[in-house]
Amino acid sequence: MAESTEVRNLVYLVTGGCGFLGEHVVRMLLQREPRLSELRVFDLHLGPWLEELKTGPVQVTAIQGDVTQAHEVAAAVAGAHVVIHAAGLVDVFGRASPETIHKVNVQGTKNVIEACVQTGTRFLVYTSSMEVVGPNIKGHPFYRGNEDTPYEAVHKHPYPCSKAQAERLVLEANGREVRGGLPLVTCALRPTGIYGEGHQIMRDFYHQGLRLGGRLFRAIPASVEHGRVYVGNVAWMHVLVARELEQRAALVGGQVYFCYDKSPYKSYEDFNMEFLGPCGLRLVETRLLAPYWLLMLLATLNALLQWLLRPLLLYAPLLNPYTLAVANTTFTVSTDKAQRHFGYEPLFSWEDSRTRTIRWVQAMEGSAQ
Ligand SMILES: NC(=O)C1=CN([C@@H]2O[C@H](COP(=O)(O)OP(=O)(O)OC[C@H]3O[C@@H](n4cnc5c(N)ncnc54)[C@H](O)[C@@H]3O)[C@@H](O)[C@H]2O)C=CC1
Ligand SMILES: CC(C)[C@@H](O)CC[C@@H](C)[C@H]1CC[C@H]2[C@@H]3[C@H](O)CC4=CC(=O)CC[C@]4(C)[C@H]3CC[C@]12C
Repeated sequence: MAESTEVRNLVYLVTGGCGFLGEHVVRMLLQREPRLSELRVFDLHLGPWLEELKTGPVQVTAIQGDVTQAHEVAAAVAGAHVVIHAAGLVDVFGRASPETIHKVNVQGTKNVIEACVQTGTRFLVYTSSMEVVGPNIKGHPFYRGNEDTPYEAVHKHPYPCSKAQAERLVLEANGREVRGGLPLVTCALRPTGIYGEGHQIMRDFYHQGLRLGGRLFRAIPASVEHGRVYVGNVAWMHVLVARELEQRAALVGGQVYFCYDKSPYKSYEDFNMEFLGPCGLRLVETRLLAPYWLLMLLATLNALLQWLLRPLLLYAPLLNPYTLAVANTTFTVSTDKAQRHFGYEPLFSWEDSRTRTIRWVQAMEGSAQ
């Protein structure tokens, strides 16, 4: 908890604070930012767990709001010292329209930037994504790359397109004069595939395995590496960079940082089995039975079914042409830029991250029986 000697005079705003990552950022701030006087949690959907946070020394203000509504954003931002903008529509399964994804992820980010400028908030941390870089539509691998590795970032899918546009807006806003005459300081964090307590896709895999008699079927070769990072370490990097933004504005302002940790480089499916295996699931080797062309055919059929069924119901399976292509392309990072610029080191070891995630799945298991 905070040192009693610290002066509590800072107001933070976390947009998307009730999401998978957002909740961990909120809890991490309360545990590890001793200067907080008020923590504003802004989200379209507020979680009931917020109530339990209102008993501590920090004023926790829950704000139900929509980042696509500029006036709601401005009201939430006004008076904040730091904004951590994690709100976003994370959809690669065709649940939302491209227009809605753009409206939330791009227009919503524009609203946050303009609110900072208009109200005088000087520090903005944006939760970007590895997807801003790749994998690209050509399936080019990105093997242990860093922020300066040349790579042809070419996207067609609405989600990565929207994240790339939003990130560019945030970085371009660095240095803009805010109300009061001082410059805005921005940066963007690019997590790889986040896992941990509350990860909905891990939950979906687990429930799919239960439905299939404790089995999951391999679709991706074990040789394909996919970067993953524990949610607690992503939250920690947000807290750390937000703390350092003022002191290191010249170095950190306008910069992007990949966000990863010591989680092992594995295929997406093999990595998931680190947690689902100890919970009773096994990965069935079907690579000989399911060549890539057959998987792409099945994925395409899923996309066609989604389109045909849309007037009746939302059919959004894990396997679609985009998810198959992303999962099938090596994308891993290795960099020390965040360590060099603001002293980031993972807070949670791989062993601790794995144990925490397994316990969370096991708790689900109890609820699933
Ligand atoms: N899940 C992952 O593997 C990765 C996620 N990210 C980024 O991290 C951020 C958080 O992602 P997750 O926690 O995974 O997703 P999530 O869907 O769990 O959380 C997003 C939050 O934003 C809120 N939100 C959505 N639309 C909103 C709107 N119009 N107004 C206000 N709030 C709104 C949602 O209610 C939700 O609480 C996103 O910006 C995402 O692009 C980046 C890299 C990897
Ligand atoms: C059905 C199989 C082909 C299975 O392996 C599909 C896995 C697929 C659901 C995931 C594979 C890669 C994931 C994405 C990746 O981690 C990068 C991401 C970054 C984000 O900002 C949001 C989430 C995601 C797009 C993530 C989504 C799930 C995968 C596509």
